[in-house]
Amino acid sequence: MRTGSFVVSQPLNYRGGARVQPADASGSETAFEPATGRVIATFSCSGEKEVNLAVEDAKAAFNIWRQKSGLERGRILLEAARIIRERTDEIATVESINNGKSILEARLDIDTSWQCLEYYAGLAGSMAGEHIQLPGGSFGYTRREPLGVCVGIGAWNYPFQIASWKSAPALACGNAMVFKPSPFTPVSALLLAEIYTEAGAPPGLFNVVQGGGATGQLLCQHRDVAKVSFTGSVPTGTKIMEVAAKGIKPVTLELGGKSPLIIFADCNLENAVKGALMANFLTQGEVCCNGTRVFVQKEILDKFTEQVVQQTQRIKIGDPLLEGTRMGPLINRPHLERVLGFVKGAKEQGAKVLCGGDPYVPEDPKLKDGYFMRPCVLGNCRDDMTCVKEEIFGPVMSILSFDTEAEVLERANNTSFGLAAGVFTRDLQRAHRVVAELQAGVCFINNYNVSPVELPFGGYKKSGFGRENGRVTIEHYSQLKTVCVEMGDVESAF
Ligand SMILES: NC(=O)c1ccc[n+]([C@@H]2O[C@H](COP(=O)([O-])OP(=O)(O)OC[C@H]3O[C@@H](n4cnc5c(N)ncnc54)[C@H](O)[C@@H]3O)[C@@H](O)[C@H]2O)c1
Ligand SMILES: O=CCc1c[nH]cn1
Repeated sequence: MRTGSFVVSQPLNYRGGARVQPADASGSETAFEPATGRVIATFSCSGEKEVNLAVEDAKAAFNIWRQKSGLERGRILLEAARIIRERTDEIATVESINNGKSILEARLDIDTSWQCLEYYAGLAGSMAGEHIQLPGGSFGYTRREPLGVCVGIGAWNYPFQIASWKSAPALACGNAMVFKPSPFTPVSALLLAEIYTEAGAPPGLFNVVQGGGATGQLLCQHRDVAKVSFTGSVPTGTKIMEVAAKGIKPVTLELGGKSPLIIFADCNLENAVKGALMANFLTQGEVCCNGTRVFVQKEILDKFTEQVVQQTQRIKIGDPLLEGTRMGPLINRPHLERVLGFVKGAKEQGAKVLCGGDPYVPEDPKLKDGYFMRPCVLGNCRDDMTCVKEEIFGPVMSILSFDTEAEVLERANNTSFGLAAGVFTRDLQRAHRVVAELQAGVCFINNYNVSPVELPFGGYKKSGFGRENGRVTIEHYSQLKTVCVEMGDVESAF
């Protein structure tokens, strides 16, 4: 597959173990290849009838799946992980074409996807309750049981990985899933659906419906849906929580952020500079946990800034499928314009553009209509600037300076978001003291934006709640049943 040639002609819904055209539709959507601006798929948004059919199929599969032992479920997840691993290049290529991220990064996304399936395959067999002794030989025990049909709703920045991070723990716990990808990136979730079927999952265990907000809402309000796990923006998360509240459904919300990265003067400067680039420029800066507010201690501000700018200017922008490319196009034209608008606003508010922040047209003529921009570093930033307060979701780093630990902590926490945070220092005590005070669900010490699947991921404050990955996620996809066993006679109060 090469840039400029990929087109999807097969149906993009998946139900009952096969690709299907939706039974009904409310409007249609178009997906693009961001590198060229070409249309790669036009598809119908699923209506109520299709959503009902997908949930029905998931219910039927749930009744088979929930009766299997954890070990049996784990075996199928392991087989799916093996297939994903074997097909990494092919899946990463599709992801890179539809999202725009570099092939190097897309491969890493696919790695953390099969690793997630492997991880929960391993945990599936160890899901257990406890035994509690009671007076007179009576006892109680708890059972950890699945919830039923879970809905997963994804954002466009990590399409395959989000579908994997939601489905792996859900299926490991014995649930079935209906997944709705973002309409911007509808393609790769189908590959995951086919792989689950090939691995031996019962038909209907993992289904895909396509569409935008209206389809998502139909899923969230469906009476037979037991849980919603959502990845996306705060405004949409708010709507989903409102709908779920009406049905008393648990939700996992993985929302946006405006995370701080704190660089102390005693850091290893080379690592801190690398960390700042990792915190800002992966996937064209379209990463929820990015450390976009880079606080640098005054003593090293000039040296740090100079090196960050130098390295940012070296980032190779271009065709995402070429091995040497490190930054591809943004997801679509309106988003590119929105991000460029933030840079313009930052200049108007007194920030200094130290590099980038403008549209980029690669030499290759087939990329002339792609949504490229040069990664941007902003200096002279203040906490009250829009670029420092709002999530930009693009390759724009804001550098701020600070004097003391107490001051930077207060400023770092002065946000309604709380997804991630980072600190670079050689002082171990300070590192742990600082992260203990940071109001963020994921903290990095002397690194940034690494996501091992063994570690829980999720936010504080408006960045959401619930967690993905790690052991704890088992609790978010299961419920606890208490069984009380009487070994004597009933002592009646009547
Ligand atoms: N915390 C995380 O793990 C994480 C990961 C990736 C992205 N994000 C966040 O996602 C945002 C970018 O993604 P986006 O633009 O796709 O977000 P978005 O909120 O616009 O859309 C996300 C998904 O929700 C669906 N949707 C929209 N309205 C809905 C409704 N009323 N009911 C149900 N579903 C609805 C969309 O079709 C899409 O599939 C950023 O804020 C980013 O920080 C968070
Ligand atoms: O975009 C935020 C980080 C992430 C990656 N995959 C799921 N969430």
